[in-house]
Amino acid sequence: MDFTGNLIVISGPSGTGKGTICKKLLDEHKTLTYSISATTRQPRTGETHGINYWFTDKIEFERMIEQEELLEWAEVYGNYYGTPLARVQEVLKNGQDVILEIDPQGAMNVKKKFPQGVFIYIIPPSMTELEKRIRGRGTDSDESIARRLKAACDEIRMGVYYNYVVVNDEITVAANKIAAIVEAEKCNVLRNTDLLRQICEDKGE
Ligand SMILES: Nc1nc2c(ncn2[C@@H]2O[C@H](COP(=O)(O)OP(=O)(O)O)[C@@H](O)[C@H]2O)c(=O)[nH]1
Ligand SMILES: Nc1ncnc2c1ncn2[C@@H]1O[C@H](COP(=O)(O)OP(=O)(O)O)[C@@H](O)[C@H]1O
Repeated sequence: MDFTGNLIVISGPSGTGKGTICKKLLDEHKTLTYSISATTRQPRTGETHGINYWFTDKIEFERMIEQEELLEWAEVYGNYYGTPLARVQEVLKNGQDVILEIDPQGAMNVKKKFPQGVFIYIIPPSMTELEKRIRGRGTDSDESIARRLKAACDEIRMGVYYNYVVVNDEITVAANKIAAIVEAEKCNVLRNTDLLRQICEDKGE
């Protein structure tokens, strides 16, 4: 895949604050683009088609898999979730950064295809706080909460395969850390080898 922008992958257990952090980052950094995933999950109250997710059915999702329209996809909590490829390619080719908020299975599939991506794992300050946040969100049934908490510890073990770990204790601090990581990645030598070469060539030296 050709690219000039950064592909940023954000994962973390359900309720840890990924959505809240991404919203803050996008509000404050207009150059970032959020990759809207397709999902077969039902919309939650307050979620909008084309903003939070592309809500779709299983038949349409399977068609997208078949036609290779997804960069990656995974089954999470009994529903399909996937990243539409075309939009990600378009943003990166324009030299802009794109954020994918996806689960670790999907993140690892992206890493295989796109190892130069920036992989950030977000954790809550504690499991007690995590449960409080999921309950406080008020969007999940008791069964769904139990499933998410059970999955959280297994999921957190996947954090070692990421490049960065950010604790979401205070939202502003966590969002600022991610913005700093994104900014630092722009200076990564692997993204600047042309710059090192060109500066002398420009002067004819
Ligand atoms: N692989 C993959 N995972 C996704 C995608 N979109 C969302 N997810 C993940 O699916 C999981 C469930 O998301 P969601 O239903 O919104 O629940 P929440 O994490 O409790 O807010 C989370 O881990 C998301 O990061 C996607 O396009 N691909
Ligand atoms: N740093 C934080 N401190 C306290 N509450 C938070 C923090 N970050 C997120 N929350 C709250 O926790 C709940 C879950 O956040 P959300 O962004 O939906 O998580 P995720 O997208 O990871 O599932 C929401 O009610 C949100 O307002």
